[in-house]
Amino acid sequence: MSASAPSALSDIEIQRALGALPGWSRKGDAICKSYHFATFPAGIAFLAKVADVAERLQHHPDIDVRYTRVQFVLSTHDAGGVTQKDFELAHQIETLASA
Ligand SMILES: C[C@H](O)[C@H](O)[C@H]1CNC2=NC(N)=NC(=O)C2=N1
Repeated sequence: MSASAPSALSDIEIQRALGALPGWSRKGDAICKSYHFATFPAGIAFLAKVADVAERLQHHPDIDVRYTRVQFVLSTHDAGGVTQKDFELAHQIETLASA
């Protein structure tokens, strides 16, 4: 674990924070959401915007693309679980999705 890594949140803290993120759910040591798009290029354009945000935050999602479905799985590898950084990124992804 690097010195700057935030500590993993508890189950209760994760559940509470998920309450503010419709469509996001817990998946083991991560949180995730799938977004659906009308076309494959639309999904790729969205994930490129997410990549920019991730690079700015220096916090990077696992991304799974299946045609028009793009799934983001967020966890903090350094902390071995879900941290505030994952929720920060999830909120930014939601902001992009609603833009
Ligand atoms: C030094 C740098 O900030 C770290 O290696 C970052 C990079 N991006 C990361 N992304 C994610 N999802 N988890 C991490 O622990 C992580 N660590």
